[in-house]
Amino acid sequence: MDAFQLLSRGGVRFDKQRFQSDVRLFNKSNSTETKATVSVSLDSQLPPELDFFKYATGGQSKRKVTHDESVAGASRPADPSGSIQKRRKVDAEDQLSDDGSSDEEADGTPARKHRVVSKGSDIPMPADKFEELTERYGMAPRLLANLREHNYKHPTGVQAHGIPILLEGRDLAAISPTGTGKTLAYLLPVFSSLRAPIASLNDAGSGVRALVLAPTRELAHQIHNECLKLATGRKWRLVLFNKATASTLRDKNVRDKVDIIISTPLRLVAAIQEGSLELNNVRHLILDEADRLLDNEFIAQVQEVVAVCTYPDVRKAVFSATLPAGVEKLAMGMLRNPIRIVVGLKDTPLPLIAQSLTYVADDASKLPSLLTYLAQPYNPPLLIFTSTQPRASSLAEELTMNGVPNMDCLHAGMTKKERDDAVSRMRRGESWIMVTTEVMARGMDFKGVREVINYDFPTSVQSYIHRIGRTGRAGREGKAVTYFTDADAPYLKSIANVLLQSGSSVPEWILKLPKPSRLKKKQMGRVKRAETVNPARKIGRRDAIKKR
Ligand SMILES: Nc1ncnc2c1ncn2[C@@H]1O[C@H](COP(=O)(O)OP(=O)(O)OP(=O)(O)O)[C@@H](O)[C@H]1O
Repeated sequence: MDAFQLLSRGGVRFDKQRFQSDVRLFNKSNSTETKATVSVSLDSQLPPELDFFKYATGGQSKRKVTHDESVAGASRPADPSGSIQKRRKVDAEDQLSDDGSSDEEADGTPARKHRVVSKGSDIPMPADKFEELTERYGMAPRLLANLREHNYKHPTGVQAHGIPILLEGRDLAAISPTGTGKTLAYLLPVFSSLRAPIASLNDAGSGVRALVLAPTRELAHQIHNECLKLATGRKWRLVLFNKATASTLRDKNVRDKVDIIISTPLRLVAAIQEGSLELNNVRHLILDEADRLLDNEFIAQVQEVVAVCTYPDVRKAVFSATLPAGVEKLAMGMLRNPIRIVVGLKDTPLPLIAQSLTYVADDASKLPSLLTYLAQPYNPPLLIFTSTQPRASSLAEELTMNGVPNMDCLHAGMTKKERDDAVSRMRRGESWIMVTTEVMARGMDFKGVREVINYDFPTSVQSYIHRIGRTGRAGREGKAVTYFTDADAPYLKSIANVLLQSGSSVPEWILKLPKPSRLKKKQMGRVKRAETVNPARKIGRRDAIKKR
């Protein structure tokens, strides 16, 4: 036990983070090795609109809470319908959380706190205000002005903790729920560390200086748009890597002056292999949606990209709302002396999203259920997830034929133009409903999405968390409905646990279902389904497509 633990045993709490330089001095005298530290912070400066973790008010219990206790009404009452809500079982790391401070501010408003657990050596102090970044790290006033202009007034949790870590030149693994501002958490330090556009330095440049990888074209596009916000007023060369820009960058004089590239892995690897792109000057490498980028589909390409980022001091960071243990190990292996931060509760959606499970018996019953739902007043815009491209198209056709207005469809089988147009219509608020596939599940930030419907059961807990995370973003409330059939029943318990952890209610019978085995979990959502959502319909499809 270290001296600080001993000192704090009588109820006194020693703030290691605040006095970290003293802690370092003390530790040095004990040992020459740098010890890993775990620190937990409950931010108290956030305005209500950024308080994504209102549920954390008052802190999390250090005990595991049993069903009985929660039903008895300790924290949340049992639903009269027989549903159960409970607080999340806390894991070992989470237990280090609370500081025991009061639930309310002096003026009676709820305390604005959320929980961040940081792990690693020499963890920098979080920055509660963007202005602090200018004082502490000399961040350009222009960046500060751009933040203000785009209404980024206060850092979110992942930003307050993550930005100083990156500005101190450390590698980072950041896990923070969907819609909590991870994009700005990595873009701001990248811009700040690069200082100025290479073109403005009258420097011939020696190649791309920062690279952001994302799993889908749409997400890369969105990240590029976020870059443009920070770039306002300066001539940064920001490249969204696609067919056209790849061709422009074949000219070495042009690509030498590029500041930041945002890309999906596949296209980038093609350019590297062709010899039309070098990444040996990349100083900042970011993997957004890291667990997806490190899964079987992308891992080889990502490893190839990482291998050619040979700048001696390249800084790497991985970000996601979910990072399963196996993938986390892989990610950590890529990083050098990293700091890991977890905002909120790992692999848990925001409690701002009211989640529910709806029994629909079999596949054929889903469409009537959805049509009945859409016949009632609902809150547009609404995203509907299906498991495959043909099913997305088929459902879109069915909805059109049933007169559902302002309906759109987006999946990876569509042309680039069709996909771009669908995203634009959604952003302009012209689409009330978008039927889609997993391609829209990660990262996409359509601010107003009020509801998500999982028409087809998700293929994993992570997929569920990302899909429903398209709503309830940036402090707004949202709703998520998941249809399940008899065939989905064996996997229900895994999703039900996620609902429970984030405070939504679950019917008691679901909790009594057996826990699926690891092998079984891998089959989740992969039940055989027809290509069309209404196999009975043969006529009228062509008309529906035309109409759409
Ligand atoms: N400091 C801030 N103040 C106000 N709004 C912010 C702030 N940071 C980010 N936002 C807004 O929050 C929304 C969500 O941000 P972002 O898309 O970066 O979330 P994310 O954590 O990356 O989500 P996901 O896990 O789904 O990718 C965006 O609309 C963004 O503009």
